[in-house]
Amino acid sequence: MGTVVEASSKEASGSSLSQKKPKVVFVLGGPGSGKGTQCANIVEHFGYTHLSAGDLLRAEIKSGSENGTMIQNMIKEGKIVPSEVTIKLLEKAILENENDKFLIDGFPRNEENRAAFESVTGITPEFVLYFDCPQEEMEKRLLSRNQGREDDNIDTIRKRFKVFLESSLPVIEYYNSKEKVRKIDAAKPVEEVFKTVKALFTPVVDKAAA
Ligand SMILES: Nc1ncnc2c1ncn2[C@@H]1O[C@H](COP(=O)(O)OP(=O)(O)OP(=O)(O)O)[C@@H](O)[C@H]1O
Ligand SMILES: Nc1ccn([C@@H]2O[C@H](COP(=O)(O)O)[C@@H](O)[C@H]2O)c(=O)n1
Ligand SMILES: [Mg+2]
Repeated sequence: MGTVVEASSKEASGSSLSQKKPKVVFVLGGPGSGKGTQCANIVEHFGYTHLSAGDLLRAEIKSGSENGTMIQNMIKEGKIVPSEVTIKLLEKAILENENDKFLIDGFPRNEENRAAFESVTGITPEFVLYFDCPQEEMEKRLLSRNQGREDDNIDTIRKRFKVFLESSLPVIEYYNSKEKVRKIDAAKPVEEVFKTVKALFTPVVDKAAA
């Protein structure tokens, strides 16, 4: 009689995502570079679903989850929440959505995020959108965002910039070495930035017909 090996629950959840085989674009850039703003435009024109890791973490705090206080403290300090927590939220959001193409905004934020996501989900991104913006411009935008975010104060903003330079830029460099990065000048006005973004999402056949 052959041996039956039962899949562990981790393998089972991994396999449901690998069965789904979603198309994923990572959207990266410093705090205030305009990731969320441009994702909203991409959703409207190209039918992607936007998943912001920061928004999922903020929703987790509001839901009263057992991780809520830990997440809130990390966000206030501009620190990166352990990958396990963020990846579970992303996996759940992908599986609950019928769409098969996702913009994952603000993730992976460090090497741990990147490696854990690839090994847990088996997903590698189609490409990585990188919104490149000078720090002074990002600071100005964040200080006038007025969305009531607890991390939009000058002390936390400076900590977030430091984390971006030390932990997130190396992830962009990693994907650049794989020729996956599409770097965009994000210092321009919203409409101009979107013109460049649009060209990246428009299939070559459509461009030829235009
Ligand atoms: N190209 C732009 N020019 C001027 N202002 C912009 C531009 N893009 C976005 N903004 C404004 O800057 C602020 C930050 O934008 P947004 O929330 O999209 O950034 P983000 O990269 O998602 O930031 P975070 O990482 O903090 O979530 C918002 O108030 C938005 O309206
Ligand atoms: N992969 C991530 C993404 C975000 N965070 C935490 O959330 C804060 C806000 O993120 P935004 O993308 O909305 O700016 C961020 O500063 C981190 O504290 C995270 O831990 N991991
Ligand atoms: Mg955002």
